[in-house]
Amino acid sequence: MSLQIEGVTKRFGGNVAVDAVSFAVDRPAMIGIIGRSGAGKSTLLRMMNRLTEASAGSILFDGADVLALRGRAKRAWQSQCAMIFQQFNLVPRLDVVSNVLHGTLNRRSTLATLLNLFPRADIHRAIGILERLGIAEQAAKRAEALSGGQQQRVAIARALMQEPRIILADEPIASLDPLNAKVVMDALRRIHEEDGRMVIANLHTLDTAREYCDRVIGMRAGRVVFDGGPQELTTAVAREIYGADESFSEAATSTSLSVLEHARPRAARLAGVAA
Ligand SMILES: Nc1ncnc2c1ncn2[C@@H]1O[C@H](COP(=O)(O)OP(=O)(O)OP(=O)(O)O)[C@@H](O)[C@H]1O
Repeated sequence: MSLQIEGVTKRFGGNVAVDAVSFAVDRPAMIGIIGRSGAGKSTLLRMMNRLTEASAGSILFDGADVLALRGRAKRAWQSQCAMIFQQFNLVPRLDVVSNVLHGTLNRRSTLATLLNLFPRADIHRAIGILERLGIAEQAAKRAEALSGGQQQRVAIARALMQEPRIILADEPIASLDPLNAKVVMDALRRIHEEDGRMVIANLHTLDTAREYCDRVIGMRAGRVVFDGGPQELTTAVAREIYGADESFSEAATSTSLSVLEHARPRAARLAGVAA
C-alpha cells in the first residue's frame, strides 16, 4: 500500500489553508496529524477523500492519481478511504443497524435505497461489525439514544461496511470525554492492527498521538512542520507545532486522565473535588 502526497495545496480566496504539503506512506501505518485549530488538518483529509477539491498538487494511491478521478471511479475511491467525523454524522432518528448499513449505499440501487431494503448478508455483516466493536446490544436503538462514544463506534462500523483500505478520522474524539475517547482510539488501533487498514487521524491532543500513532505529522499554518515517530515528539517540538511559548503546557492539549488530573488546581485535587 502506498500513498504519496506531493505539493498538495488548498486556497480559499486569498487564504492558503494547506500549503504545499508532501509526505509519503509505504505501508498501512497509523498516522496522527496534529496542530492547532485552523492549521489545515481537516482540509487536508477532505482533499484526500475528494470532499474538497485541491488547488494544486497530486495524491497517488498505489500509483493511481486520486485527484483526477471522476464519476464512478471517484465514488469507488471515496468508499476505499472512508471518513469519520467529530460529530459522528449519523442519522439520529434511525436505528443503529440501519445507520451502519448506510455504509453500503454506494453499492445499492436507488430503488433499494428508497425502500430501505438491505440484503440479509449485509445485515449479518453489520451486526458482526457491531459485535466486534462491542455495541451489538445497541443495534435496535435509535442512534440519538446512544452515548457519544457509542455513536462514534457506530460511525466506525458504518465506515467498515465499505471495506475501506484507509480510514480518515477527522477529530474522532474531540467531542468525547476521556474514557470514551480511549474506547474509540482503541477501536481504531485494533482495526489498524488486525485488518491492516491505514488510519490517518486528525488529533488535537499530543498524548493521544504519542500513544496510538506510529508516525505523527505536525501542521502549522497549512504547512508540515514535523514528520516523525511519536518518541521524537518532545515538548520543544510540540511548542513549535502549536506556536506556543515557554508557558506551553502539555495538559492544554491533553485528554489523558492522568495529565488532566495534574492539570487540576492542587487545592481542588487535595480536596477531591472537580476543578
Ligand atoms: N470552506 C471553507 N471556506 C473558506 N475557508 C475555509 C474553509 N474551510 C476551511 N477554511 C479555512 O482554512 C483554514 C484551515 O482550516 P481547517 O479546518 O482545515 O483547519 P484544522 O486544522 O482542521 O482546524 P480545526 O481543528 O479547527 O478543524 C482555516 O483558516 C479555515 O478558516
